[in-house]
Amino acid sequence: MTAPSDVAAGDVAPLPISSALGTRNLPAAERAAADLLIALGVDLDDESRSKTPGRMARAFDELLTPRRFDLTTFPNDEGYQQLVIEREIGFTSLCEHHFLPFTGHAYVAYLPGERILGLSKLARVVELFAHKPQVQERLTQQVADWLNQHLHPKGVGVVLVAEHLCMTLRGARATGSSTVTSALHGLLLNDARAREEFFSLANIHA
Ligand SMILES: Nc1nc2c(ncn2[C@@H]2O[C@H](COP(=O)(O)OP(=O)(O)OP(=O)(O)O)[C@@H](O)[C@H]2O)c(=O)[nH]1
Ligand SMILES: [Zn+2]
Repeated sequence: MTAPSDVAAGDVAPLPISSALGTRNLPAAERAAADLLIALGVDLDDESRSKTPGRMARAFDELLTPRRFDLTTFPNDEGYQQLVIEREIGFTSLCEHHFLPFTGHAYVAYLPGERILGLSKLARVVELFAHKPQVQERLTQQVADWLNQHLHPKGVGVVLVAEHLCMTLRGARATGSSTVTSALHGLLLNDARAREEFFSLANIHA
């Protein structure tokens, strides 16, 4: 892994993705999905439902596979010293307790140091960590830690606002509820003014 500070203007560094998942076997997943549905009393002997186990296997495969991307950074030639914030980045993740989706929006910000980041990468890093079995707290922290480690900015702020289907559709059935988590690094953690500016500009819709 090449650190952004070692990458020339416009250059890209390949990112290895650690999925924290074992080997994937889609035919076995399809068989298991069929077993699960049949055990739940679902009749698969029907044209509309006969291919559902395969669809389920492929759907989870997609939700557990982040797309690869290159880390593109540029020199901060103008010495830009204010916050860069990407607001309302839609994301979907999988709650590792019930394996139901949780979906929402991420607000991702950094205070640039020597380099600035290609804007799209603020969204791509959310997907990188969202497409695996997660809890929201860990997802939030991993996005913030990744930016801090790879961009070496003066500060990082991440807020996630999400609906957990395990909590709104079943169980507590807390319809309309959302979960808000945050992770801060550097000046956004330690400087009250920078932190206030982040929350003010992010204008988070919780
Ligand atoms: N901290 C945290 N908890 C989560 C997250 N997603 C789901 N949970 C919770 O994980 C817990 C699992 O609790 P259990 O009591 O084992 O599961 P359960 O019997 O299905 O609980 P209920 O959801 O209350 O019906 C629940 O309280 C969920 O709301 C998350 O991202 N972070
Ligand atoms: Zn859950």
